[in-house]
Amino acid sequence: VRSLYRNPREPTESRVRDLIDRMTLEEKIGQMIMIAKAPILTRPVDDPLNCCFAVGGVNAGRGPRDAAPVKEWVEMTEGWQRRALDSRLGIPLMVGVDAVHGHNNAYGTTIFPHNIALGATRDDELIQKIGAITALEARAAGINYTFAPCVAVVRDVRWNRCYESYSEDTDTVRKMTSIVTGLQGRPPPDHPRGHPFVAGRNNLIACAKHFVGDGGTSQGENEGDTRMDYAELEKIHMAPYIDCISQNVCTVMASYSSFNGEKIHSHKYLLTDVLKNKLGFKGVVISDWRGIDKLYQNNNRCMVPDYLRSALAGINAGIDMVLGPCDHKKFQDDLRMLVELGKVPISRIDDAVERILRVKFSAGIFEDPMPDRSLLDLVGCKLHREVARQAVRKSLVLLKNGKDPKRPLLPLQKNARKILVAGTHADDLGYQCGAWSVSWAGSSGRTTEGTTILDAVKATVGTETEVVYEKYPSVNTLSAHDFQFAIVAVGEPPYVEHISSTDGPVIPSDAVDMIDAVADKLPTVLILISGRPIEIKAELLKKIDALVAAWLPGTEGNGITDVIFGDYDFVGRLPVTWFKRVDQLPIDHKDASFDPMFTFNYGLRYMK
Ligand SMILES: OC[C@@H]1[C@@H](O)[C@H](O)[C@@H](O)c2nc(-c3ccccc3)cn21
Repeated sequence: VRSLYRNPREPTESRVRDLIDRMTLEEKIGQMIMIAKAPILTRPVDDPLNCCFAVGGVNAGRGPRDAAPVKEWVEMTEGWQRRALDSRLGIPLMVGVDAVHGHNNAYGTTIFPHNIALGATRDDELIQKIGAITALEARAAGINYTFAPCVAVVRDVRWNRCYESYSEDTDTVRKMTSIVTGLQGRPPPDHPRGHPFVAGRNNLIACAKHFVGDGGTSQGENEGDTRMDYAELEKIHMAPYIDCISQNVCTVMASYSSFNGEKIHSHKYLLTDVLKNKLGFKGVVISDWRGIDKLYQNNNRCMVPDYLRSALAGINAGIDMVLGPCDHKKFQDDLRMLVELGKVPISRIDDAVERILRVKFSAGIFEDPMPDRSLLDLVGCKLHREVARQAVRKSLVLLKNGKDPKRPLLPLQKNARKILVAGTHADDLGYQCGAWSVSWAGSSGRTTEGTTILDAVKATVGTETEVVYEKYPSVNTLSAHDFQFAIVAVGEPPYVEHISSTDGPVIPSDAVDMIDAVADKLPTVLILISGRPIEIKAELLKKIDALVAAWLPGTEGNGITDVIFGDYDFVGRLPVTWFKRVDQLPIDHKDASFDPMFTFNYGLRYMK
């Protein structure tokens, strides 16, 4: 006879109770771990402990190899699930990935604009659609869990993860949490409050992150300290989590950062008293990558985590699932010892495992653990790319159009005789996607399938139009007299987390000189490809004829030409204040000295 927990017609809570009563302490602790894929690829299949597969999940990271197409991910994830199902209780794995703007870690998928661009659209229905498409392209790979959405409220654009935030404005971020019901599907109205929900095999387990205050650290320091009184933390940074919980988000990821000097990963008041008890969150609190390891570590060279202290602090504070412990065997042994010594109550372990099983049963992965190959045709398909192209169009913000507003430069003529396209970001797919695109840190070049701005210009203009492209136009090129206008695209190289390859939110100096030279000669529209507002000197702003903030648009660069050549109007509005000078940061409209270049919500249109 089939065990009760295997019967999908039984209520979720009964299935949880039945299964947890069958589990040993080691199996319970195993469920609390989401390992990196690496140990699996190295550990022999006949591993006597088979511990890899009595774990709760696997972080699929960048897949079987760098830039692998989704069909290569399938055999990888299928293999993992098969081994998990072979374990004593056959509990399927949560297979997680950072699908934060599409299923961005695989090759050939649809890569959407990053969150800051989506914030500029203010379009919650579009974002929901993006969530649904992301879910399809990730499920095709056998992924059932994404570490998204990031609902940070960025308060200092020097934060290296600024582009992962929808806005500096809490209400705008709250509106964009609609992506949760895109990713997970819409719960029935009677679904119990705060309980996890996933509609079915075309949806993902989502993860609201990073709880709480990741975007509010002083000086925008990544993994820094958020210093304010609790009421402000709640009003500015916690509000979006209430919207995620009311949409039945399955998991919440703890932030590496601290609140008034206390690390969130061991902050019992925030993780348990507030998130679980006061806000009624019944899903899983997952650590960030090695977030537990980072709590306490022996000071010798390599990061040797002191799990007896770290696990004690983190698990007792309310962390339910540990993402990527650097030594998951040691973690298991040490946590088991802490339980046997009574330092970590078994009730805490049971609460964590109940939450994990609740998510897994609600997500239907006991019934549908395997990848669905029928979804492979949808990956990067035209329909998905059209939605991404629409998102690009709606994310663009027009900041200037015409030295004299009565003589606007945009929309550009498609049948111009000869146009100049210039700049480091005009023909660089990697740059326009930013980080979290095929690779973690992103890179320059043709990193996946997509359309650069130059590709799009060539596809948009008339057959008689001559398009001249030079990253840095030569004096000779600029001496020609028959260019009608120039399209210049510059901005920031990709950057991620603590790896910052820019010298702050500025236009690189060699680009400034080039823009200067071009604008001296030609009517010029400057397109900024950046993860945040970047400093534009006043005299440079005066010299150019039009200015467009395009953020990090992703693979569908034709969304940009759709608008600058007039097929569509601009609708985007700034999701963050555009400062004048870096020394003004952090810029705050409440300050008497507030003197931005463009305010939050600013954005011009063609049609009055
Ligand atoms: O990829 C999983 C999570 C992601 O979801 C979080 O938003 C992010 O803070 C994060 N940093 C790392 C990470 C950091 C340093 C080295 C290796 C990995 C891993 N992760």
